[in-house]
Amino acid sequence: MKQYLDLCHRIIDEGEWVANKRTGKRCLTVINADLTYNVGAGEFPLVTTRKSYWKSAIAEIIGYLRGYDNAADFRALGTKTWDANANNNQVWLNNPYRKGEDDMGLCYGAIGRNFPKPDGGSVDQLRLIVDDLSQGIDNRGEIFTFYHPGALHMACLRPCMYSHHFSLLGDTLYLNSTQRSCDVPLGLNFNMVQVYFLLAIMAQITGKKPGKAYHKIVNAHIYEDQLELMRDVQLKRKPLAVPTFKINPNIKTLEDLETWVTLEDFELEGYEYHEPIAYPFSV
Ligand SMILES: Nc1nc(=O)c2c([nH]1)NC[C@@H]1CN(c3ccc(C(=O)N[C@@H](CCC(=O)O)C(=O)O)cc3)CN21
Ligand SMILES: O=c1ccn([C@H]2C[C@H](O)[C@@H](COP(=O)(O)O)O2)c(=O)[nH]1
Repeated sequence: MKQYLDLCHRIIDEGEWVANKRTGKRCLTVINADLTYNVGAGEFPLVTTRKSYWKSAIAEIIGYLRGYDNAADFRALGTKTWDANANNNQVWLNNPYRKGEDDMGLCYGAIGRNFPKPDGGSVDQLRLIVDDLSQGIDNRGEIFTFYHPGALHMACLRPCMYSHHFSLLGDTLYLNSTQRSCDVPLGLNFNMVQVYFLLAIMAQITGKKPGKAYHKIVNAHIYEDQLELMRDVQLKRKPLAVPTFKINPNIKTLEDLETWVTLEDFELEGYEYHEPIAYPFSV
């Protein structure tokens, strides 16, 4: 995927070293990147210059849509990506709000689907957005946000991709997603798939045509222990043809997504990729 590779090259050519206190590592960093995925044209943004575990990425976002707050629920869906943040980070292990093994706290969908109101009760943002879009309504504020500054101390990690804003032009659905912090070798590989998926699935369950998804990244970085593999291995490879992503057409409602959908409902046709690369992960 050209946009992804261009961003990797840009970080290597123009990035500045920034020390990160939370992980204790330095990151080569650029500020601001804008990626666009033409979902209507089926341009699935998958990395081919190493094997991508794209099903893990889909499992993560389905977990967010379901409002999961527990790494065990994510594992049951098919991804182990939350195990380390839920169980191996000392700051979180010492946090009095942690409810025990596998708890992630109030983050992502757990807050997004149950957003506390200052005057009591909570808002299920996704339910409201799906209901509006299904009726052809775009109130210019169809925003699904996971960012609650008053709850950040109750979560294992602040949400990285924290806002998804849907828009309608006629029967075509658009998405603007914003990400505050991006681990380009590991996280972005998943986040691109997730932004594409979110527009594709929302269009399908609201009966709209998917248009384009715009993915804004603020802080894009490569950790110091990932740099050599990115620069000397992954970026030396030639990208391969992009595959076609297929969603089971029987998924028709938000309830379907919340109840019976599994990773078996998603397929890739023609995914060719280079050898896997195991990038170091910073907890
Ligand atoms: N440092 C860091 N980077 C991230 O990208 C990230 C976090 N932390 N914490 C929260 C979530 C968890 N995410 C993760 C976690 C692990 C992988 C990972 O290990 N990926 C491997 C193997 C994936 C698999 O086998 O399913 C990969 O090669 O992509 C990717 C994204 C994305 N997020
Ligand atoms: O979907 C995700 C989730 C996380 N990340 C990365 C971005 C950062 O490297 C870390 C989070 O660290 P902060 O100190 O909270 O910024 O996780 C990602 O790229 N994508």
